Amino acid sequence: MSSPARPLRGCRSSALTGAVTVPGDKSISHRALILGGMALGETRITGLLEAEDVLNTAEAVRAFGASVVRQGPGAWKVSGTGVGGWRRPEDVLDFGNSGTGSRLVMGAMATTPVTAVFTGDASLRKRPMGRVLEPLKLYGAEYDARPGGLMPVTLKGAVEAMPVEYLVPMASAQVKSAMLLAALNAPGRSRISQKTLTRDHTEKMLAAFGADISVEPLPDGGEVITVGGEAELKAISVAVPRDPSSAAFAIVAALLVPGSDILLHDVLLNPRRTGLFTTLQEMGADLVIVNQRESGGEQIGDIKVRASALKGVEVPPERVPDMIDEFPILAVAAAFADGNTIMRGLEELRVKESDRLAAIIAGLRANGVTVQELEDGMVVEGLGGDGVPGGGTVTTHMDHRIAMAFLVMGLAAKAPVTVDDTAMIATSFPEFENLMGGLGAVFAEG
Ligand SMILES: O=C(O)C1=C[C@@H](OP(=O)(O)O)[C@@H](O)[C@H](O)C1
Ligand SMILES: C=C(OP(=O)(O)O)C(=O)O
Repeated sequence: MSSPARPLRGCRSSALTGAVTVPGDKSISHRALILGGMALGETRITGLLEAEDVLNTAEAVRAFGASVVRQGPGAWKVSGTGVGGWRRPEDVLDFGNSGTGSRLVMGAMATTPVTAVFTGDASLRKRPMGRVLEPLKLYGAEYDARPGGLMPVTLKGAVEAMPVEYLVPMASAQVKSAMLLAALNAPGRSRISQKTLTRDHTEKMLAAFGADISVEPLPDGGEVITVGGEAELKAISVAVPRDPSSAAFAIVAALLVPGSDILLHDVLLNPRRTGLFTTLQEMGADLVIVNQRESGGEQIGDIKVRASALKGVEVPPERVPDMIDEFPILAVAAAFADGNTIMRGLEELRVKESDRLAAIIAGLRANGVTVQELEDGMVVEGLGGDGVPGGGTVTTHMDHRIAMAFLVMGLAAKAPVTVDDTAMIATSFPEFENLMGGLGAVFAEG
């Protein structure tokens, strides 16, 4: 069920200051619940992101027969069934707005002989599921979907699963992860390759849960991941680091609002997730990473940000997967920079919660920013010292990142920026308004 539309305006704010801790990482939260549900024993999770996308995954893992219990804020206990122990859910699984939750769970069940029906909200029902369902057939799974591989989808897990060799044809961690999770209950060893490296949280967490997994580089820059099947996963404790994709909004807000000076604690710094930070530094951002350390197999650190004059840059296309969810907020930063920012290799943005490329371009134009649309990207003509006029209304198309990015634009634009619906922000960052307000950001209803 979609919530009623909730418009909001981002308004010119004075200096943002203070220290904040953004919520837990969404990608790691999904994976901790799913692997916990497939492991034997009690997996203890702290810092879990309690946002709609992740809560839908928790519900699905429960529907397959695991016990998933909230013990306190961010503290969850999952008692899994063991690999191959998932049972048929009693009802349709509704993943809401979440591509990651739905696609990873499809992989996790695909080699167990159970049937499940997957659906989602109006945005998720437009997103391509064939990219996961077709390769899962190689394991012996079968499916039925609406034309175009759209949800609702009925997936029948393989009765006699077989191991697979598969090259993921697009830069997608979701497709890779679905194939890795399916390998766990197939006999023998499956080999999943990717040409472009994407976030590796599934690989890291599989190793931590005791799976037999190895990763080898390929000469062309890709890699091949081998997973031993009929696996036994052992429950572990997972401390979820803070989400860099959520931190991105506070960081760019602080860069754009004059006089700002903020600190973010315990942010995940996995190199497959930090492309935005590198790009902002190249644009001249005063963004410094301090107190870098390891936590639960992932790099984390604190980030200090001060308002900065930015200049336009060209983002190397090979960096795109390392910042795939950050293009809405990078485009906003680029609008305030001096000179053009060129972004290419963004095809995957067309199949996110919205056609993000189109939504970003429309939002920028509605607020007085000139942007050229390319087949695979865009060129944002930064206004630098002249400032961004603002004053426009942005259509979010059920996309949380479009909503948050343009609210941030309003904090530094000459006139407020209206976002037509902010309800979707709850899918990934329910504390957004409060947390940003605590730093000094001004939002106004409607
Ligand atoms: O694996 C994941 O957790 C994610 C992978 C990315 O999607 P794709 O695999 O479609 O690129 C990203 O956009 C999404 O927010 C989270
Ligand atoms: C693309 C995203 O998520 P998902 O694919 O899980 O819906 C996102 O959070 O930006």
